[in-house]
Amino acid sequence: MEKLIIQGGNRLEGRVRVSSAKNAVLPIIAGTLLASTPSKLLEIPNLEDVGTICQVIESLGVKITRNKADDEIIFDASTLTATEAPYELVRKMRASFLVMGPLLARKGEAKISMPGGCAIGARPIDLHLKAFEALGAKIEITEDYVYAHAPEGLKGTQIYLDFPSVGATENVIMAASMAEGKTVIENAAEEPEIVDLATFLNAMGANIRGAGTNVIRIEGVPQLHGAIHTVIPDRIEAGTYLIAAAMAGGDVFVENALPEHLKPVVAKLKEAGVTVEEEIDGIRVISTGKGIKAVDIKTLPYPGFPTDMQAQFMALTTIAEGTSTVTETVFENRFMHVAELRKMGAHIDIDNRQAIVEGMPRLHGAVVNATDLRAGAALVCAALTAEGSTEVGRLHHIDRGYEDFVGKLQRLGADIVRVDE
Ligand SMILES: CC(=O)N[C@H]1[C@@H](OP(=O)(O)OP(=O)(O)OC[C@H]2O[C@@H](n3ccc(=O)[nH]c3=O)[C@H](O)[C@@H]2O)O[C@H](CO)[C@@H](O)[C@@H]1O
Ligand SMILES: C=C(OP(=O)(O)O)C(=O)O
Repeated sequence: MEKLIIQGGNRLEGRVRVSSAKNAVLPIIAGTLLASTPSKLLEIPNLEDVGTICQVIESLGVKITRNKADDEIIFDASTLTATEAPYELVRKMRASFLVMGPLLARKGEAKISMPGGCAIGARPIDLHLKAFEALGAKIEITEDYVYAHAPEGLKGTQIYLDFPSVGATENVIMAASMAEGKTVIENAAEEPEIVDLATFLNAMGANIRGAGTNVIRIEGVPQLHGAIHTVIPDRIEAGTYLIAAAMAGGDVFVENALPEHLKPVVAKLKEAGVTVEEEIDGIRVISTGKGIKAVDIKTLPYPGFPTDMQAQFMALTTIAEGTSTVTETVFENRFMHVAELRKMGAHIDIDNRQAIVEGMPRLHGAVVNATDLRAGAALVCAALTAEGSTEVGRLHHIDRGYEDFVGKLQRLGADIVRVDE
């Protein structure tokens, strides 16, 4: 079992380049299933989740060709044969469920294992299924899998999502791209990753308008062809480095970060008294790591404060002057990091969906575990500034979503190593 050992107290200095967004590349790779000719994706991040989605679509018959550096991949879905996604892979990563929309659109059926619940909440798929039914698919659910079929093909329709679910919006966009006629998605998710998916699908010949707003209009087309696409920078990875530098103290330029995707995070950092400068090619953060002011945050769908930054921001509030509140409205159980941060001395109480954080001058090192991806990132941010040494275990969570996390932090001057126990 591997773990990270972090000696707190080093200032962070220099430049760190943000990789392409995990949450954009996953639906886009699922989207390559729709094309009858090859697609090429550039600047693919080296992440566990990318490996998993590639295995899923390879198991469906897609041919994958990687360049030497493994950051450009050609996906040839002309050989798409199977319509059943294996349990072992769907269980590993919920985003595997995003192959259902493309499979339904292209093959008229899909059988996918039930993506189980996970640490951060129950995460049902009812909104996806309701929308597929509205598009004319028949759904059969057993304990183990969901089977959707549309032998007559999908038909465009008006869909109102009860919640602006990111995954449901993506799945419906992909299914509707090749449905007959026009689909309107109301109360759609507005995340930048949705816009990136729509940009890719439009380059493949789809007709999608309104992505990035809460009403998306899709005119179905009979066929899509492959396209070349570079995925957007990862706003959550960028935000994590902003917090790391704000907590540890330092002067860090987060290269390739897009300020317009990070408005709530930047606004809250400024409210906390951290100097943040937005530039064309990235965001600079300057901090002494001291005198951070308490701030309240509440997670919301985009353009609100991202739930995927909640854990890292909570870590920041543990060393702020005063009391902060952190309210999680997107997932019902996304406070798993609280118990771990408490091991490092943090004073946090939980009242239902709100955490009340009593800031203190300094955390201390401890032996902790990443309970989910962003919890792991939050613990690393906390460890960088804590007194003494911290060991972070269960690194498979962090590996899902941070490319070269240790190397990037080391190059900024952090005292962090990965060791095999
Ligand atoms: C791979 C990917 O892009 N993951 C992101 C995506 O996850 P994901 O697409 O799973 O998140 P959703 O936006 O769908 O989920 C938001 C909320 O809606 C609920 N819900 C969702 C679908 C459904 O059918 N029924 C239902 O009740 C979920 O349980 C959750 O409470 O958006 C989340 C919210 O920004 C992020 O935290 C994840 O990092
Ligand atoms: C929750 C996350 O991802 P996923 O939806 O893939 O679990 C995340 O990226 O923080």
